[in-house]
Amino acid sequence: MLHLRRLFATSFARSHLHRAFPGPIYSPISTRTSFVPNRLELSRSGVRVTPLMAFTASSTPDDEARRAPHSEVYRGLETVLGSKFSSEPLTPPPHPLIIVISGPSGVGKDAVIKRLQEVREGLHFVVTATSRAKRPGEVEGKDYYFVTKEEFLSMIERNELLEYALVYGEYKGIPKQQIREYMAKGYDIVLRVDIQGAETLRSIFGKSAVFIFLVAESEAALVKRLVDRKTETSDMLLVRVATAREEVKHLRNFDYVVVNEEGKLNNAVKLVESIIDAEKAKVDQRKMQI
Ligand SMILES: Nc1ncnc2c1ncn2[C@@H]1O[C@H](COP(=O)(O)OP(=O)(O)OP(=O)(O)O)[C@@H](O)[C@H]1O
Repeated sequence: MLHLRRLFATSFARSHLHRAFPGPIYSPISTRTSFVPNRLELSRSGVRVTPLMAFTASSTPDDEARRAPHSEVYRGLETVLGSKFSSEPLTPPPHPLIIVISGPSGVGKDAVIKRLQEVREGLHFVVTATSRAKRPGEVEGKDYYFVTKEEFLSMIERNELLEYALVYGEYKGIPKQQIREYMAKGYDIVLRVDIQGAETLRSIFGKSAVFIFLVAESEAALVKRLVDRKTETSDMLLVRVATAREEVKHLRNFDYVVVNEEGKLNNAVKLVESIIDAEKAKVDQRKMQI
């Protein structure tokens, strides 16, 4: 029955469309007859056609410009369907994402994030507060908020940090306010944390955030990067490399793994971008409130 009704409706609509579009698109042999607008309604009892004198919905200049070359076609289709085509988006805008980028020390977290910042808009990179000393070239408020240990401890006391950790004798923490402010403006949030921080964030966010694990192509490549950076004493290097060996075991807590290969920083950045794009196209979006 339903099938028959559909068949009837389709063939009726087709013949009605033919009448509504006397022009060459629906009729190869142009037989221009007078155009009588009708409203087509499908109901339980079949199809009802009622004259439609005028559409009252207003259109934007954009709509009009788009329609201009085929205005007759548009008008005809709208008439048959009984309403104006809407220019409103068919899907709601994607939710702001929280993207957590982590990985062993020296793998290139800062390098990847810095490049991502240059190539992609709509992201807010949360500036972490740290009690460690500024490295050459680092900028206050851009790379980190450099605070004293005492200042850091008062931030903890005032519950201003989403998470914090003592890493290699220095505090690092994520200020909550920044995330709230930028998510409210529709920005995706990028957080850069060490593995310990990522574990804490996973327990806070669960599946509501995207967790990306950055790795070097090999242990040797990681050590080279750390040595070349010349920011660590040999003792610190030893701790970092030994820790990195342990950290790789935490891979399973992450959603994605991105290899940051020697000399191929752009490839790693592109892959991170693809992950963000894919996440934004998900039907079932991750949602998070801080
Ligand atoms: N794909 C790459 N190829 C070559 N060198 C790289 C690559 N990615 C990063 N580097 C270099 O490796 C060094 C370590 O990178 P970076 O400081 O970004 O690591 P990190 O993960 O942020 O380290 P940490 O956690 O210790 O702060 C830097 O000197 C950086 O320029």
